[in-house]
Amino acid sequence: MQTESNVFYLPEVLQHLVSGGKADRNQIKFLLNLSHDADIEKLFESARKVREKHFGDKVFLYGFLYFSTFCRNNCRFCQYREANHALPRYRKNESDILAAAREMADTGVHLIDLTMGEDPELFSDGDNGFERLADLCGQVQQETGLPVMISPGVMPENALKMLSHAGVAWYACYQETHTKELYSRLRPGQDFEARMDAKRNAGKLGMLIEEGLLTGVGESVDDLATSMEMMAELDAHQVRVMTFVPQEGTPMSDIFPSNNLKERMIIAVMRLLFPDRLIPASLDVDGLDGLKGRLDAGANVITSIVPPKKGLAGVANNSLDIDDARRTHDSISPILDTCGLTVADIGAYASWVNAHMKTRMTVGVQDK
Ligand SMILES: C[S@@+](CC[C@H](N)C(=O)[O-])C[C@H]1O[C@@H](n2cnc3c(N)ncnc32)[C@H](O)[C@@H]1O
Ligand SMILES: C[C@H](CCN)[C@@H](N)C(=O)O
Ligand code: SF4
Repeated sequence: MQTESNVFYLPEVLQHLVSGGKADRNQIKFLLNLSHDADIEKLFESARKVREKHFGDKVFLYGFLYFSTFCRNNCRFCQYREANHALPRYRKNESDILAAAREMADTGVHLIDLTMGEDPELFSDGDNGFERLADLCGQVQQETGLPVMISPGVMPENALKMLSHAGVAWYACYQETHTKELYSRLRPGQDFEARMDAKRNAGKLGMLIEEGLLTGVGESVDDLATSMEMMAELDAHQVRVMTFVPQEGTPMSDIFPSNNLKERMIIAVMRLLFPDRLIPASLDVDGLDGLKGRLDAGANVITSIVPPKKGLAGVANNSLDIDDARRTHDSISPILDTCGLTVADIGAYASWVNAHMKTRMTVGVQDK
């Protein structure tokens, strides 16, 4: 597979991975460095083959409910950073959150992703704040009958315990990069290990973990290979990557926006490395127009489905394709048809989550 000059032979590397072989660091870097269209298409083709082997033609849909856009942090890439005082913010009240969650459930999503900034109102309220959050998650599960993902930022262990006891299935907390120097440039003042430990603690409690990367922020192929290794070590059940979208009024606003080719290549490599895991095609970066390319790269979860005219925002793009109802199940369906994909039934997703939470729980017990 590897010639003496350490150049790999692509068809053999792909065959090795499609048949379930493990990739080493050099192979990961070799795939991420592909530059000829025909080679990149072979990478995408292999990723689709592996997705089909593990998930058939089925995809899952995630409703995205950004219920508070207040944040105490100053991530340099994010429009919701505390210092961006010009940005209008909102905090949805419980009845609005439940109404929006019900509406998403009625459109046939498989999960509700409850996301917030690290809202000072909640974090300054100590355990009472965390209890309110856990209670909200429980109510959303109750009202919709769907699993919940929580994306609240770094949570202390006692808060994770409350969320786990409330039955929250997923904890999402993206490291963006596992290269500490780059991390501290992206998330200044935020402890790298604390963010990693929050995921590990959630895993020990039996929750499923989503890990995520940013691309287009100056990361190298070496940085990406390190992230793939760290995602494997975390045993994350969902792994994602999003292309950085420069934001007005932030320190990274002048970075030239990348196209989504690198994101799609990273999705495909993730599919080959994590064949049975969930990999999002987010609507948040390029909206509906970006969906087909991400699915053709091997993604199997469509995320950031947001109901129109509810005053709910996205993250990388706070309004793109939302009020014109292009981030909905209906708008997605024709794209799925062109990709030969169909939406899984709700039960199939719930059984996938339960099966993997059980394994996680067993592992969690052994970890203690
Ligand atoms: C899910 S949202 C908010 C949740 C929580 N406040 C946190 O930071 O974990 C945070 C994620 O959105 C993504 N994100 C934020 N701003 C972005 C941007 N301008 N372009 C692309 N992705 C962005 C990053 O991956 C970041 O980890
Ligand atoms: C980044 C968000 C997810 C947070 N758990 C959402 N806008 C998405 O693209 O899936
Ligand atoms: S990424 Fe999250 S923690 Fe960072 S500024 Fe945005 S909302 Fe806050």
